[in-house]
Amino acid sequence: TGSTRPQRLLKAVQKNASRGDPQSVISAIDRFCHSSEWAMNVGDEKGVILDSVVCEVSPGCALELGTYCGYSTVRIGRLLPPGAKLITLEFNPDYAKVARQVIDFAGLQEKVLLVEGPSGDLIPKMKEQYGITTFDLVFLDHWKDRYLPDTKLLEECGLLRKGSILLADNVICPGTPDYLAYVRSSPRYESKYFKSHLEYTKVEDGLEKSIFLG
Ligand SMILES: CNc1ncnc2c1ncn2[C@@H]1O[C@H](/C=C/CNC(=O)c2cc(-c3ccc(F)cc3)cc(O)c2O)[C@H](F)[C@H]1O
Ligand SMILES: [Mg+2]
Repeated sequence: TGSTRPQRLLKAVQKNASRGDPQSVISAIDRFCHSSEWAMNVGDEKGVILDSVVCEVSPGCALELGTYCGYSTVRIGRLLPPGAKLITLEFNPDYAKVARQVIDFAGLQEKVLLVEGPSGDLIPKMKEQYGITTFDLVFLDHWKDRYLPDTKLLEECGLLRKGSILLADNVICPGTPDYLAYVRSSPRYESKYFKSHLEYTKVEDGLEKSIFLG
């Protein structure tokens, strides 16, 4: 039987990147997606916006919803301050298997904890099982109709503090209309849209950055 796209993406990393060099892993994936096969990574254009938010927040503790192949996991992980941690949630075992290898190849396994399972079940366990107090940064990039319920779950579980930052991918394409309406209308958030393009295309897309006001 043939390989899957994530497996071919991993092969491209192993072939074209240098072990322990996160930037080379990012470049190898972007080259693969530009010239070989499109894949739903946040990509290089929106990735620069993601980088700037990670650097600005300099999170001690970050959460990613939807690892997929680990592209944004590596983008975030490489910019974390010493001692900081990124927890990334992925419920597809085949994607998790590829992502672990991508994260390890980048040399970020000490900074990143990939937890396999559905966010709806794992978020309520974050405090007791992973010793989390609150998240300084949350990157949302999983099923688009789960952004809003999971944001409410994070609030209910006391995992956000005054100043926690939510950064959401794909708020235009494929779109997350209910999430966008919520963070833009709720008095508990200060929201800002960063216009960009859908990864590896000229289609409009963007990131929404929302500060939780407590
Ligand atoms: C629901 N709870 C979950 N818990 C853990 N892992 C999860 C959960 N839900 C999904 N996952 C995991 O998170 C990932 C899901 C990513 C979904 N992303 C997209 O659909 C997505 C789509 C496009 C896109 C745009 C235009 C077009 F023409 C075609 C596609 C662009 C993008 O940047 C995207 O991020 C993974 F696959 C799934 O197992
Ligand atoms: Mg996305």
